[in-house]
Amino acid sequence: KKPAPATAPSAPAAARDDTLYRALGAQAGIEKVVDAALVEIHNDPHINLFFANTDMPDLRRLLVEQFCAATGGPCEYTGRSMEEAHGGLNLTDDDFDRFVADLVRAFDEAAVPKDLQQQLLALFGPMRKQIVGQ
Ligand code: HEM
Repeated sequence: KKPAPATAPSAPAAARDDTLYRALGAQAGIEKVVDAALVEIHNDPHINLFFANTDMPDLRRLLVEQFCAATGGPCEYTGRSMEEAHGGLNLTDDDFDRFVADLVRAFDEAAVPKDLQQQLLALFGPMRKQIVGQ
């Protein structure tokens, strides 16, 4: 009998690395983080003005998808590109920094360990150039 090939023809394409997704507590953990972020955004008088006309349940769904997909979870982000979503807002680097500070407060609130926070910020930080000045 022939040994099984190292890579069976029916094997799925490389499984995604969902380490960060699982470390955050999978879907429930990500929903908790996103909810904490939405509270911080709501409570920040400089940031919440930008969201005056935003459908927040829709934004919540898209953020959960985005966090899930970015951390290797089994989700597809179905929202707009970051350039499109932030187009016309004319966001500055200062706005972005304040938003990130809100996120960090939310991560603390949701008891996300600092090493995981750094991994999250490494995923989202590089989006600055797609978001600022659009
Ligand atoms: C890494 C940082 C950020 C990420 C990952 C992010 C992510 C997102 C996502 C996923 C959406 C929904 C996209 C869609 O509607 O299809 C969105 C929309 C939005 N974001 Fe951000 N965002 C970031 C930074 C910011 C900042 C700094 C501000 C303002 C201070 C901001 C303000 C908004 C607003 C107002 C909307 C809703 C636009 C609308 O209602 O049409 N975002 N963002």
